[in-house]
Order: sequence, then structure tokens, then C-alpha cells
Amino acid sequence: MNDEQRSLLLRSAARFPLPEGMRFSYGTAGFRADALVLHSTMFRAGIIASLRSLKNDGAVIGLMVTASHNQITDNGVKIADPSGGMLSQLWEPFTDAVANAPDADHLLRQLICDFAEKEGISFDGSCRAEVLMGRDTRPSGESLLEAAKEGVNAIAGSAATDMGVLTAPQLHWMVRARNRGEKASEVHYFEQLAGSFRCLIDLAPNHGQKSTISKLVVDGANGVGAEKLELLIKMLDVSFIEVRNNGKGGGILNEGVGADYVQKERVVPDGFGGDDVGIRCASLDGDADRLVYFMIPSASGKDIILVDGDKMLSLFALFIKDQLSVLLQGDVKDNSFQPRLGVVQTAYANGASTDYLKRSGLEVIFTPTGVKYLHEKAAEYDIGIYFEANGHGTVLFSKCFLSWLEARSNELSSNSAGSDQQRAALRLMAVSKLINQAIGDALSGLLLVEAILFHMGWSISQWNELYHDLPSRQLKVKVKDRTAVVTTNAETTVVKPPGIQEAINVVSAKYPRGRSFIRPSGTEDVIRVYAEASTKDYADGLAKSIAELVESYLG
Ligand SMILES: CC(=O)N[C@H]1[C@@H](OP(=O)(O)O)O[C@H](CO)[C@@H](O)[C@@H]1O
Ligand SMILES: [Mg+2]
Repeated sequence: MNDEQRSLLLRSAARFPLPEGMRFSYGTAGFRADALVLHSTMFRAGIIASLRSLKNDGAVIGLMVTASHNQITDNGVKIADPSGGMLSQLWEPFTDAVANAPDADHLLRQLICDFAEKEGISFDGSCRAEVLMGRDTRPSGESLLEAAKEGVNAIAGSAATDMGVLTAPQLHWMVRARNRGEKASEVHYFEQLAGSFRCLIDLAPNHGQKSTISKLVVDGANGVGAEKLELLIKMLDVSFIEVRNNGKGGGILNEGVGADYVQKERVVPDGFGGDDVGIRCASLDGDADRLVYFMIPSASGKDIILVDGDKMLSLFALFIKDQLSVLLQGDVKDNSFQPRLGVVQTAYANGASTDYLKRSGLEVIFTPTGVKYLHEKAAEYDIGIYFEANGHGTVLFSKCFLSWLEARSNELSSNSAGSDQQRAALRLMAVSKLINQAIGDALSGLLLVEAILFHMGWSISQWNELYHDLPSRQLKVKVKDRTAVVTTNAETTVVKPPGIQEAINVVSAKYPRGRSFIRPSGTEDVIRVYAEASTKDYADGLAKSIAELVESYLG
């Protein structure tokens, strides 16, 4: 950095002082806190996004202002890498250090200069950083986005482009598209989703009945997802999707609504009730990267039948596996390309889903919690399907598989146009365009679920019958120091403190189909307890006993 660049950075940083007594951590999914204390964090996240762009020879980086499913008074920021995926984990320690560096004695500037030197990032103007920015509908978003913009501008020669209100997955999609030299506006995003959805519907065996698709009611969490889904519905020109909780009726973001509420509390969200019994319903979260489906079984209670991320994963896996087997029919094994299909879950996946997937002949792999881990693993396959139970996930197609698929499809269209094999190839191509390749996306996931249910001719109940969830229960335990718990085996085994894993094993073995684990949360100051067993009472009892163990070991 030359003197001029240094003084620009210092002048700008002085306008966003670090709040006293706060400690910020990039955590599982970006910085999150009360919006009132976040201006310095946003400014600094802007700096990091600029540096990340410079490190990648000026590739576009994304910066999304959102706190997803948190309460409306919170906000946060996630950074998207050039691929459209989450910020590289290798940069997280630096990101944390920048967010917490004291203003005094130019420590922030020093930290940035030292890191830039180590990473070989040059400020000589040979490349220009570019950061695409978006925000959800939180009232604090506009001013926080301005702070982030100042952070980008504090690195001389960088450009920040404000894309306005977006879902998080839209911004990730745009970053990916820009870096691939593809059209990247919101209209292009909608066109790609709508076009590939129509294609899947037209390729369905029962396509003549598309005007009879039954009603779907979507809880938009009073957030950005509702607004964008309404636009998408207009572009699709369909009438079977109704959006509720779109924020226009006075409802508050994530309050008694949204995917996280529905999945964790397992109760009917606001805006839904007796008139919706038996109807296919879905819930988005506050930045529309999570999606769960549900059904209201009776008008008299608040209970729902939850159709979660595990079931979405199972539905996608089943459909893709079927299409692949049609496509590969008759191919001589030795000569043909055998695509590797992998399914990625975390320990929170319901045991019944894992059994179902394995019984279906699928390769199931486990990673720690957090989509950054699942995404990385899924990317190792030709087709990698990943989902967290809470509804965050997607399907990744490798470049090599897509080239093979395109060639195979061209070959089939000249030799056997209209054949089952050709239709299977076209379906798989449409899925790869519909489902967001950058990150889990509730809107694209929703259209894929709808297209597959239509293809199968299934109701939500038939989908739900793929397997029966084992009753499960999650608890949170507040302890003195959650970092005292260290786990291994994708968080299913505790290695510290000594003895607790053995105790967990003994307790779990007392319950039929008992399985439980503990881990420190990456987003809250708690130890999370998960338990499942053959009945609801057993799952509740097991969770309670494990929580007591945690208290006695870590108090
Ligand atoms: C049990 C659970 O739902 N954990 C969530 C939650 O992480 P924790 O580290 O468990 O706090 O927030 C993450 C970010 O949204 C999400 O990826 C993850 O699945
Ligand atoms: Mg979210």
C-alpha cells in the first residue's frame, strides 16, 4: 500500500469505530449480532470482500447483508467466494481478526497489510476488486450495506455494486454467473428457474394434466423470499402457488413464521389454520436459503406433519437415481461413463432417512454441521446431493458429468429422439439448471420439489410416506464454556471432556433405536443435544438424560 492508499483506509476506518466489549466471530454462516452494533463489522467485511477479490485476480465476490432466520432486530453478513459458494474456510481466522482488530495504533491497517503480503495480494492497481452486494428486507439493511460499501471503497480502486434487496441464494447465483461470463441479472435468474421448471413439467409423463396441479401455500416468513416468489410466480404464469406471510399484512420477519420456526417448533405458523388441513404447505426462512414442507393434519390442534430437508434430499435422490438408470440402460458397463452419485448429510439427519437412502443403494457421507462442509463434500461427486435436516441444501453437478450429459443428449436426439433415454437426459439437464449450483436455494428447491411431485403424480402424503421419521428431540444446554466439548466423527463422538461419550453410549443403549450426540453450537452460546428413539416419549426421555449428563460434566 502506498501512502495515499494507507491514508484512505485510515480515514475510512475512523468513521466506523469498533463497539466496546464486543467480540465478533464469522461462525457457521457469517457474522450475526444486534444490528445496532454491526456497522464496524460491515465496514470490515467490505474490506475483506475487496481483498478476496484482489486475491482472485479481480473475480467478483458477493457480500450479503442478512441474519437469515434470526429476529428482525439482528442483522449479519455472509461473503460469497468466486464460485458462488461460502467464503473459503482458510480465510475465516483472518476475517475474525479483522472484525475484532482494535482501532488504536493502526492495528487494523497493519493486520491488513501483513495479511496481504503473506497472501501475495498487490495494491499496485494491476487488478480491480469487484464486490456485488445484496440485502434482505430488514430495516437496518440499507445503512449496514452502506457501511459495507465504504469498506469496499476503502481499498483503493475497488468497485461495489449494490444489487438491492435479494434472497441470499440469488446473490450467490449472480456471483457465480458473473464469474462464468454468463448473464447475471435478477431477470436472468428468474428466467433460468422458470424455463427449466417448465421443461421438467413438459417432460413429465402426465404433462397434459399440468393445469390440474393442486394448491401449494407458501409461508414467506414475512421476508424477502415472499417478495421474490411472487415475482417468480408472475414469470411462471401459474396459479397453483399462493404466498402468505409476505410482510405486507403487518407480520414481522421470522416471528411465529418461517422455515426455522416450523422445523424447530413443529407447529402451524401464523397465517395458516383450519382451512389449510391436508393442503401442501411450505415455509421459507428469512433470506430464502432454507425450505421445509409441512401439512396440517387437523383443524383442532397446532401440530404439523413436517416434511423436512432429509425428505427433500430423499425425493431428489430418488428422482435423479431413476433418471440416471434410464439414461444408462443398455450401456455396456465397461465402455460407458459411470457417474458417481453421493448423498451428504449431517448427524442431525433423521436415522430413518439414512436407512432409507442406504437401502436405496445410495452412498451416504456425513460431515460436520454447516453447509460449507456439506457443499465441499458434495462437490467431490459427479452428482452430489446435500441437505441439512433444517432444509438447507442443493444438488451439485460436476463439470465433467454435465459435458458427458450434453454429449449424450445430443447423440440421443440425433439417434433416438423422443426415447425414454433422451427424456431422462433432458430432465437431468433441466434439474442442473433449475437447482442453484452456488448454494442451497429455497425458491429453486421449491420448484424442483413441485416438478418431481408432478412427475411422480404424488401428493405430499405419498412423498411423506417414503419412510417414517424416527421421533427426535433437540435441546440446548447453557454451560460455562462450550468450547470444552470437542468432537470427532462428523460430530457424533465426543473426545473431550473424557468419559462423557461412554456415558452417552450407556444411556442411549437403554432406548430402542436410541441415538444421541452433543456438540457446541457454532451460532449460539450453547451445547446442542440431539436424541432420537423409537417413540416420542423415548426420544424426549433420552434427550433429557443426555442434557443432564452435559450439565453434570460441564455445569
Ligand atoms: C442444528 C441446526 O439446525 N444447526 C444450524 C445452526 O448451526 P449451529 O452450529 O448448530 O448453531 O445454524 C447453521 C447456520 O444457519 C446451520 O447450518 C445449522 O444447521
Ligand atoms: Mg437462511
